[in-house]
Amino acid sequence: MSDQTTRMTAANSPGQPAQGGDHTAAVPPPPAPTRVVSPPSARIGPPPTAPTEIVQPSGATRGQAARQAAPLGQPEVGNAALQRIPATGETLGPYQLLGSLGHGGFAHVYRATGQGGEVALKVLTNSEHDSLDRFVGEAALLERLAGRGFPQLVTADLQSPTPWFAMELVPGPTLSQRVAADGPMPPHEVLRVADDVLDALAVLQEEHFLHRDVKPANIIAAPDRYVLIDLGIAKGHGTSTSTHAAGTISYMAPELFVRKPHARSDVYSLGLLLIFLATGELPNDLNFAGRDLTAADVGPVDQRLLPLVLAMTRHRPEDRPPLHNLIGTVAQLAADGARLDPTLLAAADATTVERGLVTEVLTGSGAAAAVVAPTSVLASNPVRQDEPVTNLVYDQQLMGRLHQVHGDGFDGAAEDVISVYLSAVGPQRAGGRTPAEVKDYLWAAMRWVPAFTPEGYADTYDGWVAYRQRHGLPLPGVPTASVPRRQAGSPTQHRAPVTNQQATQVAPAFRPGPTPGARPAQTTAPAPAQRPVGQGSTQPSAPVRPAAPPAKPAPRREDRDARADKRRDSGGGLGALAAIIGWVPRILLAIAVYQLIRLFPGFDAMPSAAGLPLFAALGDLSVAMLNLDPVWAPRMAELSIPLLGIVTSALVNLFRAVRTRRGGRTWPFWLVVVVWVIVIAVQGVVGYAQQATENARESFEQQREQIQDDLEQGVQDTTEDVRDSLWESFENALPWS
Ligand SMILES: Nc1ncnc2c1ncn2[C@@H]1O[C@H](COP(=O)(O)OP(=O)(O)OP(=O)(O)O)[C@@H](O)[C@H]1O
Repeated sequence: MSDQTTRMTAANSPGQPAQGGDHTAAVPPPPAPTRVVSPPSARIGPPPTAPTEIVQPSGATRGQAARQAAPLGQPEVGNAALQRIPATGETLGPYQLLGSLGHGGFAHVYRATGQGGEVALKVLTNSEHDSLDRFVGEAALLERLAGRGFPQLVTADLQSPTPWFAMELVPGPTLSQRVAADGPMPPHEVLRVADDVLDALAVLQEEHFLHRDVKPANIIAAPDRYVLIDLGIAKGHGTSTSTHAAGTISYMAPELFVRKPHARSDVYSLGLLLIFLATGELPNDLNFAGRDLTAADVGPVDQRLLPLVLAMTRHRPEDRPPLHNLIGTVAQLAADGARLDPTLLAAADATTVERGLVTEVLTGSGAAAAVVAPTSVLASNPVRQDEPVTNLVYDQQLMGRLHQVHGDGFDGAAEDVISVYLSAVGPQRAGGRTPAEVKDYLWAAMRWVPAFTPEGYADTYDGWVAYRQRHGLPLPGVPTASVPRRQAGSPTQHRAPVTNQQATQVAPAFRPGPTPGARPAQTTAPAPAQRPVGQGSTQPSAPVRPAAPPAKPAPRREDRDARADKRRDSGGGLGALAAIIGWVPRILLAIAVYQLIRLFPGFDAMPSAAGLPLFAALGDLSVAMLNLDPVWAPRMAELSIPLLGIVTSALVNLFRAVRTRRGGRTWPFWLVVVVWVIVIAVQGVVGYAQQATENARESFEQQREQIQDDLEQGVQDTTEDVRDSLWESFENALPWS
C-alpha cells in the first residue's frame, strides 16, 4: 500500500461533523492534536516490514474524550458509551455509505462506494476507553497482512470525529449465515474452510498475533475462498494481562478464560468452528469441563474429520497440534483421507515461531503475576478489583463450579455459589449487582437455559450437595462454614453485605473436591523457573498455575438429554404444572389396565371405571357426535379411557419436546402409544369374545325357545289331530251316521 493511501488523511477536519447524517444527538469528541503511533500498542514482535503511519488523537483516548464530552443521558450499553452511528447515504471521506453490512459491539460496517469502486467501510461506534486503540490496531494489522487471508486495507481516517477505515469488500455470507440457510456443510467444504482459515492464522502468527475471535460470524464465504475478518481483538501473544473481555465465549479456548492466551488458542476455536460447520451445532457447555472432547461429544462428524477436530480441541493448548502440522493434515485429508499421518495430530513441541512467543511471555508481563498464597485457589486466578463485573465470565474457578451446579439442575445453588464467591473476593466485584443478577448475566453470557431441579431436592447449595452424595458424584470442597441459604420466596433478593470473617470461612468452598480421575491440581511452585522450551510444553510457566478445573466429566449427549427430560419434568413454576400434567396419562394407563383385568373371568364383578362420570360423559358425547345407537354409549365410554390416554401423553410429550427444544426425541411417546395400542387391542379382542359369547348364548336361547315352541305346537297339533280323529271315528260308529 502506498504512503498516500496509508497515511490516514483527515477527510473531515476534526470537530467538523460528517456530511449527510441526521444523527444530531451524536456528540463528536473535541478536536485533539495528532501524533504518529506505531499500532497497535499491544503488539509484541518485530517491527512491521513497512512502517505504518496511522494518525490518531493523542492525550486522552477518544473514548475518554467522548465520555468527557458526553452529556448526561447519553446512551450506554453496559460500560460502553456509544459513538454516533452514521446513517446510510451519509458521506465519510471520499465514500458514500450505501447500506449496513453488519455490526458488533465495537463498530459498524457499511457497503460504501467511492474511490475505485465499492469497499467495506468500518466505522468505530464504541467509545470505551481503549476502543480507538483497538480500532487503529485493526487497521494497521490489516495493512500489514496485505490481503493474505484477510480483507485488504484500502484507506482510513482515524482522525475523523467518526473514525473509519475502508477495506476490500468481500462478497458472500458469513459462515453463520451460510449454516443457518443451508445447514451443515459437506466434509470436503469443511476442509476447504479449514485450509483457508489455517493459512490466514499462519500469516497472522508470523506477524506475532492471535486472532482470538475465530467464529462462524467472522468468516466470509467468498465465491472462491474463505476470508477471516474482524481483527478488532487480535493481540500479540505476549500481552496476556489484558482484562478486556475479549472473544466470543462459545468458541473461546479454555486458557483464555484464565487470561493466558497460547499460541494454539485459535486452533481450539477453529476446531469448534469445524465441528459447528460439520454438524450445525456446538458441543454443549464444555468450556469448563476440564477435559478433551470425545467422539460422543461432537455429534455426527464425518469420520475423516473426527481425528482432526478432536486434536484441535484438546483441553491443554500444548496437546494441540501446531498450525504447521494442521495445514499438513488438512492437505492430506483433502487429497486422500486414508493417508492421514497421525503423528501430525499428536502433541508437538513448540515451533520456532511459537518458541519466540513463549520467551516473550515469560520475560514480559506474565512474570509479574500477582504474588499469592500458594494454597489459595482464588489466587491461582487473580481477580482484579477494577475489572468490570462482566469479566467474571472469565473466571475459571467460578465458572467451573457454576458449570457443575447448572449441569446438575441447581440454578438456585448457583446463586449461593456466586454469593460465596463474592464473599471471598469482595462484594465490590459484583459492581453493585445482587448474586441473582450476576447469575442472570452469566447465564445469558453462557447461553444457559434455566435448569430444573431434580425431583425431591431443594434448589439450594445443600440440596445440590445432597444430590451429588446420593448419586455418588464428586463433591465440592467441604466448606468450613455453612453456605448462606437463600430465603424462601425471595430468589432475587439483595444479600446483606458479607464480612471479612464470612469471607475466610466460606472461601474453601471453592476448592475443588476430591475428584477421581481429575488431573492433579497444579500447585504453585515457589519462584517458578522458566520451563525450558522444547521439553514437552509450550505453555508459559507463570508463577501460579490455575488449579485443575472441576473434574466432573461432561455428560454424554444421551445422558444430558435424559437428565434434561428429568429436570424438565420436575420443579418450579411451569415445571410443577408439567409434573402434574405428566401424571394424567399415567393415571389413565392405570385405569385402562384395571379395565383390562376386569375383562377376565372371575374379575368381572369389579365395577367398571367406564361408569365414572367423566368417561360416561365422554361415551355419551361421542355417541351423540358420531350419531351412533345409544346402546354404544358404554362401549364408547370404555374406549374413551385409552384414547384419552393417547391424547394426553401426546400433549405432554409435545410440551416436553417444545421445552427441551429437541423435537420428537422425547423418550416415552412411542412406547406409550404402543402400550395404549396393546390396551385397545386386548380390550377389543376380549370385548369381541364377550360379544360373540353373548351372541351365541342369545342364539342358543332363541333356538331353544323355538324348539320348545315347536314341540308345544307339535304336541298341541297332535293332540288336536288325535282328538279330531277319535271324534271322527266315534261319529262314524254311530248308527244314524
Ligand atoms: N471486508 C468485509 N467485506 C464484507 N463484509 C464485511 C467485511 N468486514 C465486515 N463485514 C461484515 O460486517 C459485519 C461486522 O463486521 P465485524 O465483525 O468486523 O464488526 P465488529 O463490530 O468488529 O464485530 P465484533 O463485535 O464481533 O468485533 C460482519 O459480520 C460482516 O457481515
